[in-house]
Amino acid sequence: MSTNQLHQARHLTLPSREAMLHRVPSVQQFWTHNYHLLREAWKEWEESQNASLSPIGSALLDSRLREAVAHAWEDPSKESAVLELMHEVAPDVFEFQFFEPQRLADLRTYLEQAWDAQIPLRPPYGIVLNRRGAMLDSRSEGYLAAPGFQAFYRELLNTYMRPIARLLFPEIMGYDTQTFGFSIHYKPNTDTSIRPHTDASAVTLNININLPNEPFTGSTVDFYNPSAGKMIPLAFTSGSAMIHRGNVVHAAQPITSGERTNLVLWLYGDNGRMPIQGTQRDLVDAKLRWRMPTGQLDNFAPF
Ligand SMILES: O=C(O)CCC(=O)C(=O)O
Ligand SMILES: [Fe+2]
Repeated sequence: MSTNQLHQARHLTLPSREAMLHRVPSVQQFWTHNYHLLREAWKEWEESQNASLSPIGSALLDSRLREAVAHAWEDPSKESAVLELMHEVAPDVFEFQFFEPQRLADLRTYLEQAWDAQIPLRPPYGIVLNRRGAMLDSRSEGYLAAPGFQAFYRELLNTYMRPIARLLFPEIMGYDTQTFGFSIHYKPNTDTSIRPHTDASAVTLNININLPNEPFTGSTVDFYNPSAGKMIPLAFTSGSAMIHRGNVVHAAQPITSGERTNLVLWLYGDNGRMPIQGTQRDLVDAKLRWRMPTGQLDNFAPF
């Protein structure tokens, strides 16, 4: 087997953090130019590592969620069992257990090995540049293109996130054809917080992947409650998730100890389209929710 592209990718000279922070044109050129090389390198890496990589898949998910979702796919009239797992923790912000904490080590080991692969990964620079985060979607240059991870990522979006989002926020149907994702990592004195903002998504699913023995303090995600006129601080626990419309104002407070790692997944419509704010829509037939999209993924990326 040739490890040519893996070797080449490992010897690329990355743009500096300064250059990335200032978004100089050569940074974009670096990632665009090397898109295919990096993709092939991730394939080679995974093939070369297969024996030592922990397999990742739906077995890592909370078993109640996995079973309720599987039943709903078989028979959409059973989707209410999925809703029962969701807790509204701020107006239109729902929390639920996504990953089984005891199984998260498999995902974390996989991601740590990917970090150690020495293949350039593009950090997210949506609001701030997050040093130890990575772009996850194939529309993003410099994304984590390892085929095993990509299959898992697509399953999270297609099997789990989209139908759950449709159930909670009916108006997003049709504005959920396209996917986007990144990981973020907070640590005192590096990347610690994110100021109040809205996301360029119709819906955001934010999943914590801290291990049960990785506590942290601070780092609540605060969501704006328009009727009370104030923010509601919410804390992630190992494997917990929050799902919300992209247009809810939220902020990550400074982390004061420990570290926090999350996967952030977005859905929006073709070419970044989003539902009109304030649109109410009745629930459509459950069968329409539990369907895989048939259209093509486009290349639109908000950042
Ligand atoms: O800190 C978090 O988990 C939220 C991050 C966030 O809002 C974002 O990346 O857009
Ligand atoms: Fe956000």
